[in-house]
Amino acid sequence: MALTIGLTGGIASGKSTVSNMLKDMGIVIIDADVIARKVVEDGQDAYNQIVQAFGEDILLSDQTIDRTKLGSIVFYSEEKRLLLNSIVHPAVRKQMLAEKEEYIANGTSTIVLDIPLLFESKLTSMVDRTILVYVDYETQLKRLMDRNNLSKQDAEARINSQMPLKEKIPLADAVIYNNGTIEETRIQLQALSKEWDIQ
Ligand SMILES: Nc1ncnc2c1ncn2[C@@H]1O[C@H](COP(=O)(O)OP(=O)(O)OP(=O)(O)O)[C@@H](O)[C@H]1O
Repeated sequence: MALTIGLTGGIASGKSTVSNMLKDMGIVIIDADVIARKVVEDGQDAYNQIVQAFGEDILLSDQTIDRTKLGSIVFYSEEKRLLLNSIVHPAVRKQMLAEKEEYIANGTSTIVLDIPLLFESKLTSMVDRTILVYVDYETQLKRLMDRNNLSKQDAEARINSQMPLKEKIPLADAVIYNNGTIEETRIQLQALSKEWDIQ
């Protein structure tokens, strides 16, 4: 029986760091962000639906979707945002499930679905178990400011626009506390891998 795990976190919580550790262990990762870009490529169903809904004005000269333009349209209009999500989200879910099924059919024992909005988008039914990569607020703020070269105010605004990480703790089957060193995080992941037989 294959084990499917949903990996999530918050902005700059260390999800990619943990995801890379899993990759190094040879675990298959299906990345929702990568798939979200793939499903809006020219020729895909979602691409055609977006062009139909938003018009050809959102295309660049090479016919690819102008993500910056589309981003600013949906940033200012909730209605447009919901419309875009109603096209993109089902396409992402469908593609993730298809890839998951393919790995299972090929005999892969553990598949990790890396999904930033796992809890917010209520996608937990796609996986058997969930892992949250957690950091406390002050550490998250500092790492985000350092990584993205942001002011304290801008970093706080980004963190505060998300569901508080603390609220995700009771929703997760396992929590990796990433406040300490990378090594301390790796040790927690190794312990969990043993417990859950991640291989
Ligand atoms: N334990 C740690 N100690 C020190 N720095 C860390 C640790 N974990 C992660 N970092 C650093 O903090 C930043 C955020 O980590 P990472 O990119 O893994 O987070 P993320 O959750 O994937 O972020 P996002 O979803 O915003 O892309 C990175 O610059 C990373 O190198």
